[in-house]
Amino acid sequence: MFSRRAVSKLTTSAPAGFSRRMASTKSLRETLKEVIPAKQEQLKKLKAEHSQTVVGDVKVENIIGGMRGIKAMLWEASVLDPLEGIRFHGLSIPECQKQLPTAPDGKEILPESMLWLLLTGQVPTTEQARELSKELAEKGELPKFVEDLLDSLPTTLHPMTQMAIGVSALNHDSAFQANYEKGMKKADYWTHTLEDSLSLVARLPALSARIYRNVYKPGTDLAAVDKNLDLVGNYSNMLGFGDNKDLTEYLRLYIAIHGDHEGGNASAHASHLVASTLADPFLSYSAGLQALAGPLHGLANQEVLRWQLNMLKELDGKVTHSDIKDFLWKTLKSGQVVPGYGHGVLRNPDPRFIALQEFCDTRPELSSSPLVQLVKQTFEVAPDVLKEHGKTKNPFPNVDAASGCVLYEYGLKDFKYYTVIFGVSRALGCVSQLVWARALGLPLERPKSYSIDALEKLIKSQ
Ligand SMILES: CC(=O)SCCNC(=O)CCNC(=O)[C@H](O)C(C)(C)COP(=O)(O)OP(=O)(O)OC[C@H]1O[C@@H](n2cnc3c(N)ncnc32)[C@H](O)[C@@H]1OP(=O)(O)O
Ligand SMILES: O=C([O-])CC(=O)C(=O)O
Repeated sequence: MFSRRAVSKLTTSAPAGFSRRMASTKSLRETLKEVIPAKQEQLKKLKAEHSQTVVGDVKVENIIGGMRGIKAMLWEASVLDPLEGIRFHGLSIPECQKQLPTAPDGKEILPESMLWLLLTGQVPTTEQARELSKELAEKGELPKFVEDLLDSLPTTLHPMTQMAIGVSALNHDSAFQANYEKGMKKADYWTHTLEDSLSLVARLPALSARIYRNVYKPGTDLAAVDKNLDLVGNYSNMLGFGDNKDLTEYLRLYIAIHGDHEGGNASAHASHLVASTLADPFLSYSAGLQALAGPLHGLANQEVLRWQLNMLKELDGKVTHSDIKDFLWKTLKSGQVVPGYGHGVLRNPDPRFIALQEFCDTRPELSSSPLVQLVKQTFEVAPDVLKEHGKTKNPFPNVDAASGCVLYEYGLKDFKYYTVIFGVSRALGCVSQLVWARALGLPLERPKSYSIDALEKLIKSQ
């Protein structure tokens, strides 16, 4: 029905302030030192010359409608177009797939390459991506007290709650916090934020794999961080799927493309808000994870799988378009949302959904799987049903509609864990923004609120 080319028309121009095409041998820190002054200057000029320019109106519907449609956040790494979907520093997903370095033994985007792009606005060379993999692997071990903390949690506690607790506890070693206490200068904020951010991203695989082992494979060994593997190579290995090259590749793609979705999504926004108080990256991202754990946001991927498996079970494996239609209506009539469909901004099929579907199309073992087929068939039926239902502004699938079925087919069947994988990914965008927020000196976030009475008074006075 939709190809990714139709969903995402390509542009190759780098956004102002970033010069993306320069191949370089510089390290990540040297690259950032180079690009930050130009951006600081750009923002200073914007503030001096255009502070009073009007960007949009705020209507009562925006205030009571979850601020939907208000353009009110500064976010550097990505912009979401309602029709074309996400662009990371101007690059669409297909462009990232063409340009970003992969693992030595893989074809999918390496999340380290995505992190480099999100942080610097530049496409890294293969050597730069390898250096970053190496640095992350070197920093990947967890402090012993965090291991003990995770091991002490009840296995009945949702994996996302465990993840937020673990990430929060990592702030014990925050360079930002330690230097803040010593009176660090504002100009040094971003460098310590960067160190904490890299340490956080590096430790997420060990932290998340430990939660998986504790909850789903108690008593089994947990592999140590291998200094020669990339971030996802290590993650997959520690999850116990190191021999499954297809799953490892899928995880690389999954984690790269879920990395950022501009600033207003609930996890990014929560993380940004908390960081604006100068809380360190661990505390800030822990807040982002708690937002991701809600079923209208990241948790939808576990809900999609539960829903699709229920459909498969109820229809006894023999599924026609008409059966799917009936099942969709049953869901809607019982007052539930169709998980994996609809979006706060997108008004077309999510290009991340398309990219994951294309991954399935290239692998015979996936394209013949009944569950993967069901996701595809649901996509053929659901938009018309949702249009007829007439409520959702976007009747098309979002990324969560597709992300779980591949994990399930490749043997990672514990779907209450799926949002944790999303949580490993979303850190890429959140920490990139944290570094930029400190480099640009962005202030404490504090929007004005109104009560219903105050709004009525305002309306009467106009
Ligand atoms: C990674 C991500 O976070 S992607 C999103 C993952 N979440 C899901 O897939 C859950 C299902 N989808 C939804 O609940 C919604 O579409 C959201 C939360 C994603 C977006 O919410 P909104 O921006 O408020 O959507 P929208 O403006 O279209 O909502 C209008 C109405 O349509 C309903 N609606 C929206 N999507 C759906 C859906 N998939 N199924 C049924 N009804 C829906 C809303 O609940 C709302 O109903 P109400 O007027 O009774 O409150
Ligand atoms: O953009 C949003 O609101 C939700 C989403 O798809 C994401 O955060 O990945």
